[in-house]
Amino acid sequence: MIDAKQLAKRYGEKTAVDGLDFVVKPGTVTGFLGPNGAGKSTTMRMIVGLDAPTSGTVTVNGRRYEQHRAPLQEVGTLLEARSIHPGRSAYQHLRALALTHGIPRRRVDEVIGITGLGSVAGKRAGAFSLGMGQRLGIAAALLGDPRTVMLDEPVNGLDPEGVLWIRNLLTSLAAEGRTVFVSSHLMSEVALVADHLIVIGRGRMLADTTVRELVREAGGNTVRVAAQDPARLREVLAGPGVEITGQAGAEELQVTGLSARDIGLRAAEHGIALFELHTRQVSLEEAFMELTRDSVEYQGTPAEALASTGRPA
Ligand SMILES: Nc1ncnc2c1ncn2[C@@H]1O[C@H](COP(=O)(O)OP(=O)(O)OP(=O)(O)O)[C@@H](O)[C@H]1O
Repeated sequence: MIDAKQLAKRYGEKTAVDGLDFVVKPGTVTGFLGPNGAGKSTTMRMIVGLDAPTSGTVTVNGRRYEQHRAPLQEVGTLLEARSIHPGRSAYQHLRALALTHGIPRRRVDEVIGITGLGSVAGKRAGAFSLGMGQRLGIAAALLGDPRTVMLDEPVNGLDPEGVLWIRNLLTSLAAEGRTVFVSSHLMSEVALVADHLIVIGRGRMLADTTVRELVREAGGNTVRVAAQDPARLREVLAGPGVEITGQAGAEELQVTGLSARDIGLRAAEHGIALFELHTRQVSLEEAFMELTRDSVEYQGTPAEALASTGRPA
């Protein structure tokens, strides 16, 4: 469990994290989302005591990180900047880490097995591909068999097989009852694995929610329906929670709050002929962009502005 209360971090004039309150619960995967520069890494560094909060507090499994006698057994982390000696083998790296933290040698073999590094464990870590390096970082995070696992952008740069592997690993860690906290700036990636979402922008909380709720708040799925008698169809479909838009005189209506099935059935009941019935799913990426629109630090130049002037607007 991770518990942040009014957590804040300033670097001189810059407020990186601005009064965050959140709880990350055990037994589920919680995604930590936000555009570049939102404050995710800073928050994660404060969770494990690599940065001191300017104000507020954050605890892991009930205590501040530095108050734990065996922190590696409490929280395993993969942070973006890895510090693996390039000349050491994966095995030597994990063994050294285990030795300095009172972790038995057999656990080194176990995490090498879990992360599928068996065939390369004797090779220099400096020669590792990005994917193998990520696996080694995760092996180190799991070394202390921690109750809480926190990974910063774990799938960055991984091939589809690596992404799938991490997804399955995170799900199984959560199923074992661990707290799993994983950051990303890609909604589509996190939505596949996370049950819960914490979304921040410019250091502030934007949403503490579930994927399903986020879609609902983004307006839910819209059904496009074309009917012979759209005015009559409007009357038939109207009700609480139903929103219908469409140009006057046009055959086509956009409906939220009813499924395509409901619309088809009601139209049939009232003898209204339909020409088209199409559900448009809310894209999670769109919902995320809508949520974070005002919090993006580095806005790109719209392509059309470049095209019309030949130079950045
Ligand atoms: N040591 C530092 N000194 C000054 N500013 C910093 C420092 N670390 C982070 N920042 C600033 O704080 C803000 C939050 O940065 P942070 O790296 O936590 O964001 P992030 O959400 O992890 O972004 P990304 O997805 O790009 O990794 C950024 O504007 C960043 O420039």
